[in-house]
Amino acid sequence: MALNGFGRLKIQERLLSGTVCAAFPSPRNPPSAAAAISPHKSTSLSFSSSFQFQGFVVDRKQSSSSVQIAAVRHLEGSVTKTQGLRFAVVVARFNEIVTKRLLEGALETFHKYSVNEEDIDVVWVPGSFEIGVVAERLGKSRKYHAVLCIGAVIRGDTSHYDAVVNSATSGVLSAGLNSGVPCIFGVLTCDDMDQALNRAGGKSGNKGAECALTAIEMASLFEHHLK
Ligand SMILES: Nc1c(NC[C@H](O)[C@H](O)[C@H](O)CO)[nH]c(=O)[nH]c1=O
Ligand SMILES: CC(=O)[C@@H](O)COP(=O)(O)O
Repeated sequence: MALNGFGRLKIQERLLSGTVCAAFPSPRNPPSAAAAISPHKSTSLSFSSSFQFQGFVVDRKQSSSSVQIAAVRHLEGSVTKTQGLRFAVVVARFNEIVTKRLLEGALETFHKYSVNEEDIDVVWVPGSFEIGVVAERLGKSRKYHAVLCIGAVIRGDTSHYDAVVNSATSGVLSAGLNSGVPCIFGVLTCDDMDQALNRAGGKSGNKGAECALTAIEMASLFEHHLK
């Protein structure tokens, strides 16, 4: 007998091993339809009529001696299935000596993973504070599968750094949540220029390249599994 619905419960003629599994009836069905299944002995499940499990419908068929839960599904994006995926890249011009290197790293990664150049739009904004509103507009346009946000905020003498970092962070987060399109946070937040350059193609790698790969995976996850 097979249980259809959100999952598939195959009744097998063998002992169940592993953790206890219990099938609970929905409130509308008598508790007698529930069956706690022990991992150490076969369990007879007898269904006298069709009834609704929590999210499951059990067909009216003969019962059997044991139950096996189907395997858990794992969903994740693929970085090798990029055909047709479209990306927007929002780049802050402030600290351009850093952000242009981050952009270069991102574009190289898109190329390396076979994203077509015609499927990439780069949008320049004055500073990281402006990234969020543009990212949300791009997400809501439904033209892109992911939006990569690139900036470099470098601490100065005042608390302005905190204002810009907090605004950029919450702006990118809100853009993704409000648009439903993955918005990837590729904004460096550094104490000095050396830290920033080290993360824009220096000894600490290129955060732009890393975030482009994240953008590809998230775009693939949404396109191939979460539609
Ligand atoms: N100091 C940095 C800024 N400041 C500019 C702001 O982002 C914003 O453009 C301005 O406040 C007008 O709204 N931006 C950066 O990206 N990085 C910085 O270090
Ligand atoms: C992150 C900033 O806004 C910063 O560059 C501004 O420098 P300062 O705090 O010295 O005005």
